[in-house]
Parts: sequence; structure tokens; C-alpha cells
Amino acid sequence: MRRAHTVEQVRAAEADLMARLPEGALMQRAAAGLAYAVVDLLGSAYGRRVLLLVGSGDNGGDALYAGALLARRGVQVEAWLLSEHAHPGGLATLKQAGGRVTGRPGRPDLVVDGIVGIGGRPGLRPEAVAALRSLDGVPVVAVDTPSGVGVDTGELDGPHVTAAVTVTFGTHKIAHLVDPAARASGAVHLVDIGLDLPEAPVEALQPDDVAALLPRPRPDAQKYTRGVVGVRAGSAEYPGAGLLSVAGAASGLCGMVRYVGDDAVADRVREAHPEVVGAGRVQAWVVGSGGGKHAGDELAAALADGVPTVVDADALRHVRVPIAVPAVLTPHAGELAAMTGADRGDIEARPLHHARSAAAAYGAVVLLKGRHTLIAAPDGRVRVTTTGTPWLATAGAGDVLGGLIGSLLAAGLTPYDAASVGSWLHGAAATLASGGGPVTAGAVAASIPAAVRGLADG
Ligand SMILES: NC(=O)C1=CN([C@@H]2O[C@H](COP(=O)(O)OP(=O)(O)OC[C@H]3O[C@@H](n4cnc5c(N)ncnc54)[C@H](OP(=O)(O)O)[C@@H]3O)[C@@H](O)[C@H]2O)[C@@H](O)CC1
Ligand SMILES: Nc1ncnc2c1ncn2[C@@H]1O[C@H](COP(=O)(O)OP(=O)(O)O)[C@@H](O)[C@H]1O
Ligand SMILES: [K+]
Repeated sequence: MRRAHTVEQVRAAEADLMARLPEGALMQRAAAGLAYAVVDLLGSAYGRRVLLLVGSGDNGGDALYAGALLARRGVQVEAWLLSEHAHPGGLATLKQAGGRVTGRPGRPDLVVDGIVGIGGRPGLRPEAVAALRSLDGVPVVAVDTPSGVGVDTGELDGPHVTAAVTVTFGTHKIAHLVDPAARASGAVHLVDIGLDLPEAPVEALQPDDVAALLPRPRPDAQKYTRGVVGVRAGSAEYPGAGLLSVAGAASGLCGMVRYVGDDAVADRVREAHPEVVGAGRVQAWVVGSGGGKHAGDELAAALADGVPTVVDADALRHVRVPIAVPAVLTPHAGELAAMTGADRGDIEARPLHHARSAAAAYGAVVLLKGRHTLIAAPDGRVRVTTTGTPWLATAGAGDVLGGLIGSLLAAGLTPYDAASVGSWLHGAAATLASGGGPVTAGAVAASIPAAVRGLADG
């Protein structure tokens, strides 16, 4: 599991560890990891030019100590002090190692952003903005966090650094996983400094977590014990949505798929998926994609069954609190805006806040779709999906996702696990199907079994 902790949690763990270690030991660990990552990105050390942007706190201290390590390896290191105060020990060590303080740097090969880390408020001061503007186009390695981002919120409120690589310490911070700040973090490299941390409020499944959660058929399995998922999606106007929901559900992760809906759509579903059957008992429902004006009735019929339900697309605006069954709601930002009355732009700017609020308000798991899809539980826990490719932003991809999550619900996963495992597999399948090029929703569905095969045994 990749875990992201709050600043308060990191501070507490840091205080605990620092009390047991010689002074400065943690900063030395951080600086060593940072220097290593900088050389890795540069490809070599001797003769390369690195500029440190240094703020007033320990984030600047990390940059200065790392700069000293780089200078000893032959890197030409300059430090641009953006505050009247700079970490005294770090500054002295940099100078001893041959680094220089400058106010007018030449054009470096790489910039180290040590302006501000977990002690920072969102936004940057004018001196930092001007410095960054003069260095436009030079790759930036951010120390701990890209300066200026909302570390605990993942929000961007004002100017901020956009990093190629972020080297962080002890644990991920929420800004590294949650958009839009995650986009400003670039590739995130975690340096272990030995912090002992509590449960994380935000996490991202990794392949071994998905392998462990994935429902697998027991040796004595039969189709009914593996679970049956029912799909109520598609309509005469939007038959494709029904086909794609079924394609996601029929990837083999549960025992059987039932389709209930428009006769003409049902004929096409059976043609494309001969294994799909009609009405009967199910362990989970998927409702809404392409349902058009029938979506409200279909949702009511599904909820009357009392089994866990995925509510997508057209059915979302018919959801009323309290929802009578364990549910996964799967809106994109526009659909969530229509449900809650919030502004769509504000949802895109503050997806963590809005996903959490909606999960609490509806008493259901809310999966907010996007580049880094968020899965929020009513108790406040959040998982972030980091698999996928921008090629997945294609019509019908969401229909496939709903069907896939429904099959995992039918197989017995909790709504939170079904939504997060389904979203992870959906992204992994898209990456496989894409191979770096365009992809269709149908191809994503067809790649789900390969994405499952790519996991180690759980
Ligand atoms: N925790 C750990 O385990 C470890 C932590 N370590 C490192 O310590 C870092 C945290 O250091 P920190 O506490 O000194 O805070 P930090 O981020 O440097 O900022 C402090 C000062 O910046 C200022 N400032 C604020 N907002 C600003 C803005 N928008 N724009 C400009 N300036 C702004 C404000 O000071 P002011 O100028 O207002 O007086 C504030 O007091 C952490 O990120 C990691 O790198 C590692 O060394 C080892 C293990
Ligand atoms: N930039 C992006 N990068 C990766 N995945 C994305 C991006 N934008 C959207 N997606 C994913 O693509 C899918 C689109 O679903 P949705 O918006 O419901 O489309 P549709 O309604 O046409 O099926 C979602 O799984 C979403 O997370
Ligand atoms: K920083």
C-alpha cells in the first residue's frame, strides 16, 4: 500500500524519532536521499550545474545539505537564498564543500526546490515566483513537496512549483497522490527515514494489495457461489452503454451476469456476450449507464432487491438519502455537481473535499472519476487510483468501470474494496490495451482478464 499522511501525523512521528536520534540525523538522511535522486536525474555529477532555491526553514536545510554532498562529487552548486534567514548549519556546510551563494545564477542543468515543504502555506511569495519565472524550462526536483501546493488537501491555491521529480521523506503526503497537486509533483520518490506512522487517511493500492483483495474462485467453486451480477443499463436511445456495462461485468470476476432492460438491447447483449442471461436473483446490481428516462425506475427496481448496488450516470440524479443498500456511486465531476449543487470547477479544484463530503452526505462509497480517481468511504477513508492513462478519457470507459465494480461486489467485496480494486484494474487494463496509443472502451473491457493475470497470486 502507498500511504499518505497528514502534516500533523508526520510532525508527531518526526518528534518521536528525533528524541531518540542525534541532532540533525534525520536531515542528513533526507539530504543523502535527495542528493542521490538529483544525480540519478542528471545522469552524472562532475561538471553539472545545480541551483538550489532556498527558503527559511528545514526544507531549505535539506536542499543545502544535499547541495554540499553534490558539490563534493564535483557538481557546481549555487544557492539562491529567497529569505533573509537560511538554515545556518546547511549554509555553512555547503560553503565548506565549495558551493556558492548567488543572486544572479547562470542557467543550471537542474533546480532543487527547497523553498518550502510541510511547514508552508499554499502559494508562493513574489521573490519565489520571480525566481521560478527566470528559470522557466529547467527541470525541478522538489524537496519533500512542490513548494506552494496544499500539502494536506491536494489543492492548488496560488502560484506553486511544478516538479519533474519530488523527493519526499518518511511517507507520502496527500498532495503527492491527490490531484491537482499530484500533477505538480511529477514522479515521486520516497526516502525512508525511519518514521513510525499511524494509519493513513489517504492511500493508493499497489499490485500486491490488489492481488490480496481480488476474489478468486475456490477449488470447489460453482457459478452461484462466485456471485451473480445484474446489469440494468442501456436503452433504445443508448444501447452501447448497456453493452459496455455488460462487457465490464462479464470479464469473468464473478460467476454469472444477468441483463435486464430494453428487448432490442438485450438481443444485442446476448449476441455480443452469449453467456449473459436474463432476469433472476443477483448478489449485486449495476444501474444507470445510458438508462435515459428509465434510469429512475431501474434504480428503484434494483434497490428493492436489497443487494449492494453500483449507481452510475443517469441513475445518479435519482439517488435519495438514505440509500437502502450498500452502494457505490460513480460520478464524474459534472455528475457530482448535478447531484450536490456544487460548482463543477470547484469539484475539479477540490476533489478530495467534495468526494469526502458526498460520501458522508449519502452514506455511500463515492468514486469520483478523473485522472487520479478518488474512492471515498462515509467514514472519511480515501483511496486514490494511480493506474491508467489519459487515453482512458474516452466515451464508454465509465460504463465498463461500473460493470467491473458490480462484478466485484457480486463476488463479495465490500463497496470500498470493490470500487478501489475495480478502479485499479480498470486503469491497469487501459494501460495494457493502450500500449501508449489510443484505446476504446471495449478494448479496455477486453483487457481486464490480462490485467488480472498480471497480478501475482494473492
Ligand atoms: N518532518 C520530517 O520528518 C522531516 C522534515 N524535514 C524537512 O523539513 C521540512 C519542514 O521544515 P520546516 O518545518 O522548517 O518548514 P518549511 O516547510 O521549511 O517552511 C518553513 C517556513 O517557510 C516560510 N513559509 C511558509 N509558507 C511560505 C510560502 N508560501 N512561501 C515562502 N515561504 C513560506 C515560513 O517562514 P517565514 O518566512 O514566514 O518566517 C515557514 O516558517 C520538510 O518539508 C522536510 O523538507 C527533513 O529535514 C527531515 C525529516
Ligand atoms: N486524464 C485522464 N487520465 C486517466 N483517466 C482518465 C482521465 N480522464 C478520465 N479518465 C477516466 O476515464 C473514465 C471516463 O469515464 P466517464 O467520464 O464516466 O466516461 P463515459 O461516461 O463516457 O463512460 C473514468 O474511469 C475516468 O477515471
Ligand atoms: K519544496
